[in-house]
Amino acid sequence: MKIIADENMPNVVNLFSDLGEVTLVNGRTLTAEQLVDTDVLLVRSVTKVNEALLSGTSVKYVGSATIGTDHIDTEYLNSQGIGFNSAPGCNADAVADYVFSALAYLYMTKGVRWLGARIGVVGQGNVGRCVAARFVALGCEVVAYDPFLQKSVPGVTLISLKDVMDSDVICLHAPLTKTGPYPSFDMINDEYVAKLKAGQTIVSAGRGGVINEQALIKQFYALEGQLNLALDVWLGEPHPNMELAALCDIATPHIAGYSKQGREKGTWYIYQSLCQFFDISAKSSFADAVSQGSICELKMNSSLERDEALARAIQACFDVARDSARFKHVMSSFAKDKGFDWLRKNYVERDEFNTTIVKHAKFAHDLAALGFLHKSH
Ligand SMILES: NC(=O)C1=CN([C@@H]2O[C@H](COP(=O)(O)OP(=O)(O)OC[C@H]3O[C@@H](n4cnc5c(N)ncnc54)[C@H](O)[C@@H]3O)[C@@H](O)[C@H]2O)C=CC1
Ligand SMILES: O=C(O)C(=O)[C@H](O)COP(=O)(O)O
Repeated sequence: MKIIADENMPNVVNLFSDLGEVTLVNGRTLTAEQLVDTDVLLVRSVTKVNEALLSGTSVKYVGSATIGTDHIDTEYLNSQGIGFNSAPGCNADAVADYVFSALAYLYMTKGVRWLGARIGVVGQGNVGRCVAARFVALGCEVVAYDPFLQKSVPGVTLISLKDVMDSDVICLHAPLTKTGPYPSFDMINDEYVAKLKAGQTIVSAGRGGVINEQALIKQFYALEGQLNLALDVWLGEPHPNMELAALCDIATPHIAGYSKQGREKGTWYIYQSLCQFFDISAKSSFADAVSQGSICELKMNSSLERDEALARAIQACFDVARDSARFKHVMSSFAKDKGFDWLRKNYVERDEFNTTIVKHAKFAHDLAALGFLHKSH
Protein backbone atom coordinates (compact mmCIF):
# COMPACT_ATOMS: atom_id res chain seq x y z
CA MET A 1 0.00 0.00 0.00
CA LYS A 2 1.41 3.42 -0.90
CA ILE A 3 0.69 6.08 1.69
CA ILE A 4 1.29 9.82 1.30
CA ALA A 5 1.15 11.76 4.56
CA ASP A 6 1.49 15.36 5.69
CA GLU A 7 4.94 15.89 7.21
CA ASN A 8 3.35 17.64 10.22
CA MET A 9 1.60 14.51 11.46
CA PRO A 10 3.36 13.20 14.58
CA ASN A 11 4.12 9.46 14.74
CA VAL A 12 2.83 8.88 11.25
CA VAL A 13 5.85 6.91 10.06
CA ASN A 14 5.94 4.78 13.23
CA LEU A 15 2.27 3.94 13.08
CA PHE A 16 1.65 3.50 9.38
CA SER A 17 4.85 1.87 8.10
CA ASP A 18 3.50 -1.54 9.14
CA LEU A 19 0.69 -0.96 6.67
CA GLY A 20 2.68 0.29 3.69
CA GLU A 21 5.34 2.60 2.35
CA VAL A 22 4.95 6.09 3.88
CA THR A 23 6.12 9.22 2.03
CA LEU A 24 5.99 12.57 3.81
CA VAL A 25 4.99 15.70 1.89
CA ASN A 26 4.24 19.37 2.46
CA GLY A 27 0.45 19.35 2.75
CA ARG A 28 0.01 22.98 1.70
CA THR A 29 1.73 22.48 -1.69
CA LEU A 30 0.65 18.90 -2.46
CA THR A 31 -0.37 18.31 -6.10
CA ALA A 32 -2.30 15.64 -7.99
CA GLU A 33 0.94 14.54 -9.73
CA GLN A 34 2.36 13.46 -6.36
CA LEU A 35 -0.66 11.20 -5.83
CA VAL A 36 -0.84 9.33 -9.13
CA ASP A 37 -0.13 5.84 -7.76
CA THR A 38 -1.09 6.54 -4.13
CA ASP A 39 -3.59 4.35 -2.23
CA VAL A 40 -3.95 6.33 0.99
CA LEU A 41 -3.73 10.07 1.57
CA LEU A 42 -3.30 11.37 5.13
CA VAL A 43 -3.77 15.12 5.52
CA ARG A 44 -4.14 17.97 7.97
CA SER A 45 -6.27 21.09 7.55
CA VAL A 46 -3.95 22.83 5.08
CA THR A 47 -4.63 20.43 2.18
CA LYS A 48 -7.73 21.06 0.05
CA VAL A 49 -8.93 17.57 -0.81
CA ASN A 50 -11.20 17.80 -3.83
CA GLU A 51 -11.65 16.72 -7.43
CA ALA A 52 -8.71 18.87 -8.58
CA LEU A 53 -6.37 17.00 -6.21
CA LEU A 54 -7.74 13.46 -6.55
CA SER A 55 -9.03 13.12 -10.11
CA GLY A 56 -6.83 10.74 -12.11
CA THR A 57 -5.14 9.36 -8.96
CA SER A 58 -5.60 5.92 -7.41
CA VAL A 59 -6.43 7.23 -3.91
CA LYS A 60 -8.95 4.91 -2.22
CA TYR A 61 -8.90 6.36 1.28
CA VAL A 62 -8.36 9.80 2.81
CA GLY A 63 -7.73 10.36 6.51
CA SER A 64 -7.61 13.83 8.06
CA ALA A 65 -5.97 14.05 11.50
CA THR A 66 -8.19 17.01 12.36
CA ILE A 67 -11.56 17.81 13.86
CA GLY A 68 -12.56 20.35 11.20
CA THR A 69 -13.43 19.04 7.74
CA ASP A 70 -13.98 22.27 5.79
CA HIS A 71 -10.89 21.44 3.67
CA ILE A 72 -12.44 18.19 2.44
CA ASP A 73 -14.98 17.88 -0.37
CA THR A 74 -16.82 14.96 1.23
CA GLU A 75 -19.48 14.94 -1.50
CA TYR A 76 -16.81 14.34 -4.10
CA LEU A 77 -15.22 11.56 -2.02
CA ASN A 78 -18.61 9.87 -1.59
CA SER A 79 -19.39 10.15 -5.28
CA GLN A 80 -16.09 8.38 -6.07
CA GLY A 81 -16.45 5.71 -3.36
CA ILE A 82 -13.28 7.00 -1.66
CA GLY A 83 -13.23 6.17 2.05
CA PHE A 84 -12.87 9.06 4.49
CA ASN A 85 -12.37 9.61 8.20
CA SER A 86 -11.46 12.64 10.25
CA ALA A 87 -10.53 12.62 13.94
CA PRO A 88 -13.55 14.00 15.83
CA GLY A 89 -12.71 15.33 19.28
CA CYS A 90 -8.97 14.55 19.02
CA ASN A 91 -7.87 17.99 20.19
CA ALA A 92 -11.00 19.23 21.97
CA ASP A 93 -9.20 19.28 25.34
CA ALA A 94 -6.30 21.17 23.77
CA VAL A 95 -8.63 23.89 22.48
CA ALA A 96 -10.33 24.14 25.87
CA ASP A 97 -6.89 24.52 27.49
CA TYR A 98 -6.18 27.33 25.00
CA VAL A 99 -9.36 29.17 26.01
CA PHE A 100 -8.47 29.04 29.70
CA SER A 101 -4.86 29.99 29.08
CA ALA A 102 -6.08 33.09 27.21
CA LEU A 103 -8.37 33.94 30.13
CA ALA A 104 -5.59 33.34 32.65
CA TYR A 105 -3.45 35.81 30.69
CA LEU A 106 -6.24 38.39 30.64
CA TYR A 107 -6.67 38.07 34.39
CA MET A 108 -2.96 38.31 35.18
CA THR A 109 -2.29 41.24 32.82
CA LYS A 110 -5.52 43.27 32.81
CA GLY A 111 -7.41 41.98 35.83
CA VAL A 112 -10.24 40.59 33.68
CA ARG A 113 -12.31 38.52 36.13
CA TRP A 114 -13.99 35.75 34.21
CA LEU A 115 -14.80 33.50 37.17
CA GLY A 116 -18.41 34.35 37.94
CA ALA A 117 -18.87 36.06 34.57
CA ARG A 118 -21.54 35.18 32.01
CA ILE A 119 -20.00 32.93 29.37
CA GLY A 120 -21.36 32.54 25.83
CA VAL A 121 -20.23 29.68 23.62
CA VAL A 122 -20.95 29.52 19.89
CA GLY A 123 -21.07 25.89 18.72
CA GLN A 124 -21.80 22.94 21.02
CA GLY A 125 -19.86 20.12 19.41
CA ASN A 126 -16.96 18.26 21.02
CA VAL A 127 -14.98 21.47 21.55
CA GLY A 128 -17.82 23.83 22.52
CA ARG A 129 -19.26 21.28 24.98
CA CYS A 130 -15.85 20.64 26.55
CA VAL A 131 -15.29 24.38 27.02
CA ALA A 132 -18.83 24.94 28.33
CA ALA A 133 -18.65 22.00 30.74
CA ARG A 134 -15.48 23.39 32.34
CA PHE A 135 -17.11 26.78 32.88
CA VAL A 136 -20.24 25.13 34.32
CA ALA A 137 -18.10 23.08 36.73
CA LEU A 138 -16.43 26.34 37.82
CA GLY A 139 -19.85 27.75 38.69
CA CYS A 140 -20.18 30.22 35.79
CA GLU A 141 -23.48 31.01 34.07
CA VAL A 142 -23.10 29.47 30.59
CA VAL A 143 -25.26 30.15 27.54
CA ALA A 144 -24.67 28.84 24.05
CA TYR A 145 -25.80 29.11 20.45
CA ASP A 146 -26.04 26.02 18.27
CA PRO A 147 -28.88 26.09 15.74
CA PHE A 148 -28.71 22.33 15.13
CA LEU A 149 -29.25 21.25 18.75
CA GLN A 150 -32.24 21.22 21.12
CA LYS A 151 -30.10 20.75 24.22
CA SER A 152 -26.48 20.69 25.31
CA VAL A 153 -24.55 19.55 28.37
CA PRO A 154 -26.19 20.03 31.81
CA GLY A 155 -25.99 23.61 32.99
CA VAL A 156 -25.80 25.16 29.52
CA THR A 157 -28.80 27.10 28.21
CA LEU A 158 -29.18 27.30 24.43
CA ILE A 159 -30.27 30.77 23.30
CA SER A 160 -30.10 32.99 20.21
CA LEU A 161 -26.80 34.16 18.74
CA LYS A 162 -27.79 37.76 19.46
CA ASP A 163 -28.15 36.99 23.19
CA VAL A 164 -24.97 34.91 23.33
CA MET A 165 -23.10 37.89 21.89
CA ASP A 166 -24.16 39.88 24.95
CA SER A 167 -22.06 37.66 27.28
CA ASP A 168 -18.99 38.86 29.17
CA VAL A 169 -16.81 36.19 27.54
CA ILE A 170 -17.69 34.87 24.08
CA CYS A 171 -15.98 31.68 22.86
CA LEU A 172 -16.29 30.84 19.17
CA HIS A 173 -16.21 27.12 18.31
CA ALA A 174 -18.41 26.74 15.24
CA PRO A 175 -17.14 24.86 12.19
CA LEU A 176 -16.72 26.81 8.95
CA THR A 177 -19.67 26.25 6.61
CA LYS A 178 -20.72 28.20 3.54
CA THR A 179 -23.88 26.27 2.60
CA GLY A 180 -26.80 24.64 4.43
CA PRO A 181 -29.44 26.19 6.67
CA TYR A 182 -27.08 28.01 9.07
CA PRO A 183 -23.83 28.84 7.26
CA SER A 184 -21.23 30.09 9.72
CA PHE A 185 -19.16 32.08 7.23
CA ASP A 186 -19.44 35.76 8.23
CA MET A 187 -22.17 34.73 10.68
CA ILE A 188 -20.90 37.21 13.29
CA ASN A 189 -21.07 40.10 10.89
CA ASP A 190 -20.95 43.87 11.27
CA GLU A 191 -24.43 43.91 12.79
CA TYR A 192 -23.36 41.69 15.72
CA VAL A 193 -19.86 43.08 16.11
CA ALA A 194 -21.07 46.69 16.22
CA LYS A 195 -23.09 45.80 19.35
CA LEU A 196 -20.07 44.59 21.33
CA LYS A 197 -19.53 46.64 24.47
CA ALA A 198 -16.47 47.80 26.38
CA GLY A 199 -15.03 45.07 28.59
CA GLN A 200 -16.29 42.08 26.60
CA THR A 201 -13.85 39.28 25.74
CA ILE A 202 -13.77 37.26 22.54
CA VAL A 203 -11.85 34.01 22.18
CA SER A 204 -11.95 32.75 18.60
CA ALA A 205 -10.60 29.22 18.14
CA GLY A 206 -12.98 27.65 15.61
CA ARG A 207 -12.27 28.86 12.10
CA GLY A 208 -11.35 32.22 10.58
CA GLY A 209 -14.14 33.89 8.63
CA VAL A 210 -16.87 33.17 11.21
CA ILE A 211 -16.41 36.58 12.82
CA ASN A 212 -15.99 39.58 10.51
CA GLU A 213 -12.44 40.88 10.99
CA GLN A 214 -12.93 44.33 9.48
CA ALA A 215 -15.95 44.90 11.73
CA LEU A 216 -13.87 43.79 14.73
CA ILE A 217 -11.13 46.31 13.94
CA LYS A 218 -13.74 49.06 13.54
CA GLN A 219 -15.45 48.19 16.82
CA PHE A 220 -12.12 47.93 18.67
CA TYR A 221 -11.34 51.54 17.75
CA ALA A 222 -14.94 52.67 18.44
CA LEU A 223 -14.56 51.28 21.98
CA GLU A 224 -11.14 52.88 22.35
CA GLY A 225 -9.48 49.49 22.69
CA GLN A 226 -11.73 48.24 25.46
CA LEU A 227 -12.30 44.82 23.94
CA ASN A 228 -10.27 41.80 25.04
CA LEU A 229 -9.32 39.70 22.04
CA ALA A 230 -7.74 36.26 21.80
CA LEU A 231 -7.71 35.07 18.19
CA ASP A 232 -6.23 31.79 16.98
CA VAL A 233 -7.91 31.51 13.58
CA TRP A 234 -7.96 33.94 10.69
CA LEU A 235 -9.59 34.68 7.41
CA GLY A 236 -7.13 33.92 4.58
CA GLU A 237 -4.65 31.76 6.53
CA PRO A 238 -1.66 31.54 6.14
CA HIS A 239 -1.83 35.31 5.65
CA PRO A 240 -3.54 36.67 8.76
CA ASN A 241 -4.61 40.29 9.05
CA MET A 242 -1.69 41.72 11.05
CA GLU A 243 -3.51 45.00 11.66
CA LEU A 244 -6.05 42.98 13.65
CA ALA A 245 -3.36 40.78 15.23
CA ALA A 246 -1.67 43.89 16.61
CA LEU A 247 -4.88 44.81 18.46
CA CYS A 248 -5.22 41.39 20.06
CA ASP A 249 -4.18 40.55 23.61
CA ILE A 250 -3.45 37.08 22.30
CA ALA A 251 -2.85 36.34 18.61
CA THR A 252 -1.71 32.86 17.57
CA PRO A 253 -1.16 30.93 14.31
CA HIS A 254 -3.99 28.36 14.52
CA ILE A 255 -2.39 26.32 17.28
CA ALA A 256 -5.25 26.05 19.79
CA GLY A 257 -5.41 22.33 19.04
CA TYR A 258 -1.64 21.84 19.11
CA SER A 259 -1.14 20.00 22.36
CA LYS A 260 1.29 17.11 22.04
CA GLN A 261 -1.47 14.67 22.96
CA GLY A 262 -4.09 16.34 20.72
CA ARG A 263 -1.94 16.03 17.62
CA GLU A 264 -0.90 12.49 18.50
CA LYS A 265 -4.52 11.50 19.08
CA GLY A 266 -5.34 12.89 15.61
CA THR A 267 -2.83 10.51 14.00
CA TRP A 268 -3.94 7.64 16.22
CA TYR A 269 -7.67 8.08 15.40
CA ILE A 270 -7.06 7.90 11.66
CA TYR A 271 -4.68 4.97 12.09
CA GLN A 272 -7.50 3.06 13.78
CA SER A 273 -10.05 4.16 11.17
CA LEU A 274 -7.79 3.13 8.31
CA CYS A 275 -7.21 -0.29 9.90
CA GLN A 276 -10.99 -0.74 10.14
CA PHE A 277 -11.53 0.45 6.56
CA PHE A 278 -9.03 -2.08 5.15
CA ASP A 279 -9.98 -4.72 7.75
CA ILE A 280 -6.46 -4.92 9.22
CA SER A 281 -5.90 -5.50 12.95
CA ALA A 282 -4.18 -2.52 14.57
CA LYS A 283 -0.74 -3.41 15.97
CA SER A 284 -0.16 -0.26 18.04
CA SER A 285 -2.17 0.70 21.09
CA PHE A 286 -3.34 4.12 22.29
CA ALA A 287 -0.63 4.03 24.98
CA ASP A 288 2.05 3.49 22.30
CA ALA A 289 0.75 6.39 20.24
CA VAL A 290 -0.09 9.10 22.77
CA SER A 291 2.53 10.60 25.10
CA GLN A 292 2.36 11.22 28.79
CA GLY A 293 3.00 14.78 29.95
CA SER A 294 6.27 16.36 31.08
CA ILE A 295 5.03 17.94 34.31
CA CYS A 296 3.72 15.10 36.44
CA GLU A 297 2.79 17.11 39.50
CA LEU A 298 2.42 20.72 40.63
CA LYS A 299 1.96 21.79 44.24
CA MET A 300 0.23 25.13 44.61
CA ASN A 301 0.72 27.66 47.38
CA SER A 302 -2.54 27.39 49.30
CA SER A 303 -2.57 31.06 50.35
CA LEU A 304 -3.25 32.28 46.78
CA GLU A 305 -6.75 33.60 46.17
CA ARG A 306 -8.94 31.72 43.69
CA ASP A 307 -8.46 33.69 40.43
CA GLU A 308 -4.72 33.80 40.85
CA ALA A 309 -4.37 30.18 41.95
CA LEU A 310 -6.20 28.98 38.82
CA ALA A 311 -4.36 31.39 36.52
CA ARG A 312 -0.96 30.35 37.87
CA ALA A 313 -1.71 26.62 37.58
CA ILE A 314 -2.87 27.15 33.99
CA GLN A 315 0.16 29.23 33.05
CA ALA A 316 2.57 26.74 34.61
CA CYS A 317 1.31 24.12 32.15
CA PHE A 318 0.53 26.27 29.13
CA ASP A 319 1.17 29.98 28.84
CA VAL A 320 -0.35 31.05 25.54
CA ALA A 321 1.39 34.43 25.84
CA ARG A 322 4.55 32.61 24.70
CA ASP A 323 2.87 31.62 21.44
CA SER A 324 1.37 35.06 20.95
CA ALA A 325 4.70 36.84 21.45
CA ARG A 326 6.40 34.49 19.02
CA PHE A 327 3.63 35.01 16.45
CA LYS A 328 3.75 38.80 16.66
CA HIS A 329 7.55 38.80 16.49
CA VAL A 330 7.95 36.36 13.60
CA MET A 331 5.10 37.77 11.53
CA SER A 332 6.27 41.34 11.85
CA SER A 333 9.94 40.64 11.20
CA PHE A 334 11.74 38.12 9.08
CA ALA A 335 8.99 35.96 7.75
CA LYS A 336 5.85 37.89 6.83
CA ASP A 337 4.88 35.46 4.05
CA LYS A 338 6.06 32.12 5.34
CA GLY A 339 5.86 32.84 9.08
CA PHE A 340 2.43 31.36 9.74
CA ASP A 341 3.29 27.89 8.46
CA TRP A 342 6.81 28.10 9.88
CA LEU A 343 5.45 28.79 13.36
CA ARG A 344 3.06 25.86 13.09
CA LYS A 345 5.73 23.48 11.82
CA ASN A 346 8.14 24.59 14.54
CA TYR A 347 5.58 24.80 17.32
CA VAL A 348 6.88 24.10 20.81
CA GLU A 349 4.16 21.66 21.76
CA ARG A 350 2.64 21.79 25.19
CA ASP A 351 1.00 19.07 27.25
CA GLU A 352 -2.70 18.98 28.03
CA PHE A 353 -3.88 19.93 31.53
CA ASN A 354 -5.13 16.34 31.89
CA THR A 355 -1.53 15.07 32.07
CA THR A 356 -0.65 16.99 35.25
CA ILE A 357 -1.70 16.44 38.85
CA VAL A 358 -2.22 19.78 40.58
CA LYS A 359 -2.32 19.73 44.35
CA HIS A 360 -4.12 22.51 46.15
CA ALA A 361 -5.68 22.31 49.59
CA LYS A 362 -8.59 24.67 48.84
CA PHE A 363 -9.24 24.71 45.09
CA ALA A 364 -8.97 21.03 44.18
CA HIS A 365 -12.52 21.06 42.79
CA ASP A 366 -11.83 24.08 40.55
CA LEU A 367 -8.59 22.60 39.26
CA ALA A 368 -10.39 19.37 38.39
CA ALA A 369 -13.05 21.47 36.64
CA LEU A 370 -10.30 22.98 34.48
CA GLY A 371 -9.27 19.49 33.42
CA PHE A 372 -6.23 18.93 35.65
CA LEU A 373 -5.66 15.69 37.46
CA HIS A 374 -5.92 16.47 41.15
CA LYS A 375 -5.19 15.46 44.70
CA SER A 376 -6.43 17.61 47.55
CA HIS A 377 -3.13 17.59 49.50
N1 LIG B 1 -8.14 26.34 16.39
C1 LIG B 1 -7.91 25.07 16.35
O1 LIG B 1 -6.76 24.64 16.46
C2 LIG B 1 -9.03 24.11 16.21
C3 LIG B 1 -10.21 24.49 15.63
N2 LIG B 1 -11.23 23.59 15.52
C4 LIG B 1 -12.48 24.04 14.88
O2 LIG B 1 -13.53 23.95 15.82
C5 LIG B 1 -14.68 23.47 15.14
C6 LIG B 1 -15.62 22.82 16.13
O3 LIG B 1 -15.04 21.64 16.65
P1 LIG B 1 -15.95 20.51 17.30
O4 LIG B 1 -16.82 21.11 18.34
O5 LIG B 1 -15.09 19.40 17.72
O6 LIG B 1 -16.83 20.09 16.06
P2 LIG B 1 -18.13 19.20 16.05
O7 LIG B 1 -18.29 18.76 14.65
O8 LIG B 1 -18.09 18.20 17.15
O9 LIG B 1 -19.31 20.22 16.42
C7 LIG B 1 -19.63 21.35 15.71
C8 LIG B 1 -20.88 21.96 16.34
O10 LIG B 1 -21.11 23.23 15.75
C9 LIG B 1 -22.50 23.35 15.47
N3 LIG B 1 -22.71 24.33 14.41
C10 LIG B 1 -22.75 24.14 13.07
N4 LIG B 1 -23.01 25.29 12.44
C11 LIG B 1 -23.14 26.24 13.41
C12 LIG B 1 -23.43 27.62 13.39
N5 LIG B 1 -23.66 28.27 12.25
N6 LIG B 1 -23.47 28.29 14.56
C13 LIG B 1 -23.25 27.64 15.74
N7 LIG B 1 -23.00 26.33 15.81
C14 LIG B 1 -22.93 25.64 14.67
C15 LIG B 1 -22.94 21.93 15.12
O11 LIG B 1 -24.35 21.79 15.30
C16 LIG B 1 -22.14 21.12 16.10
O12 LIG B 1 -22.82 20.92 17.32
C17 LIG B 1 -14.12 22.52 14.09
O13 LIG B 1 -15.00 22.36 13.01
C18 LIG B 1 -12.86 23.21 13.67
O14 LIG B 1 -13.14 24.04 12.58
C19 LIG B 1 -11.14 22.32 16.01
C20 LIG B 1 -9.98 21.91 16.60
C21 LIG B 1 -8.81 22.74 16.70
O1 LIG C 1 -8.43 19.78 14.22
C1 LIG C 1 -8.69 20.86 13.65
O2 LIG C 1 -9.79 21.09 13.12
C2 LIG C 1 -7.68 21.93 13.60
O3 LIG C 1 -7.99 23.07 13.42
C3 LIG C 1 -6.27 21.50 13.75
O4 LIG C 1 -5.80 21.67 15.04
C4 LIG C 1 -5.46 22.29 12.78
O5 LIG C 1 -4.20 21.76 12.66
P1 LIG C 1 -3.57 21.51 11.20
O6 LIG C 1 -4.32 20.38 10.62
O7 LIG C 1 -3.79 22.75 10.41
O8 LIG C 1 -2.15 21.19 11.48
